[in-house]
Amino acid sequence: MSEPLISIRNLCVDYITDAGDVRACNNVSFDIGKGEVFGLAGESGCGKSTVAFSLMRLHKPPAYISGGQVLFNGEDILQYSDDRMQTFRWSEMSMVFQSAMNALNPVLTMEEQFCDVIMRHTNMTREQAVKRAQGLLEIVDIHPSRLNDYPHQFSGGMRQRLVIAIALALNPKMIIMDEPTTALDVVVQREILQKIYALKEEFGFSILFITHDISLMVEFSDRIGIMYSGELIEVAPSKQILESPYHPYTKGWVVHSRR
Ligand SMILES: Nc1ncnc2c1ncn2[C@@H]1O[C@H](COP(=O)(O)OP(=O)(O)OP(=O)(O)O)[C@@H](O)[C@H]1O
Repeated sequence: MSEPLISIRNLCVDYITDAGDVRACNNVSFDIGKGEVFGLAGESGCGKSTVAFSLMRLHKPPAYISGGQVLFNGEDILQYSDDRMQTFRWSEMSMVFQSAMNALNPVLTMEEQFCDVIMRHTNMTREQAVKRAQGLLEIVDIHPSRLNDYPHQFSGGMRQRLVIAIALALNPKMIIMDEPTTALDVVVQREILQKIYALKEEFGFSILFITHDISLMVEFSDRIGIMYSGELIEVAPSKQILESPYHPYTKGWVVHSRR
């Protein structure tokens, strides 16, 4: 692994329920290197999304972070004020969720949505922000003239590329991708992931990648961490996870996921 960009140390996240607190993420520790793609895998409900949202501090009640550190370039972002966190989000670390439609505002043109993110976080004028937005569309292979369109005027694959372009808008050092292509058909999924990978090579950001698709995960991740019941039980280079998993659960997961 390259020099770490982010170091998660003993992260604990609980959900408050009527039946008591449920620990969804238990003492999870791992690093993601600069420019590395780190895959987080495991069966449904094991805590992957809880980890992803907690790293951005976008977890919502009843979830709360009950312990640990998230060191980003050496600073614990769990200690940041809400204001500092607002600046941190999108400019240092951004996120692409499963449902692109939910991430986009249906009543605003794409130009409004790009300018909102760019102008809120930078000193750019409207004109400069529009230029930047046009450049971002080109990066994800969408014609810049389409900035005037509304989300429903794009196909599902294009919408997901728009969300990726917004995630790239402020040149973040890390992007969290939680099932970024799950709603799309297989060919489009692979195309989009190839595009993301090429962008990562060009811009050098790191990726936390979550997907249920083991072949995509192995193909695109440098290392994979396997979660089971809120704990991270194994971390290894992707090829090793596939060919010689260490933990019995990982062995079972590999066999099951490949069926
Ligand atoms: N709103 C909630 N209230 C109570 N417990 C919750 C809530 N959301 C999640 N949990 C608990 O946290 C655990 C982890 O959920 P999480 O969504 O992080 O899993 P996941 O691995 O991302 O699942 P999936 O692959 O299905 O998205 C769940 O098993 C559940 O016990």
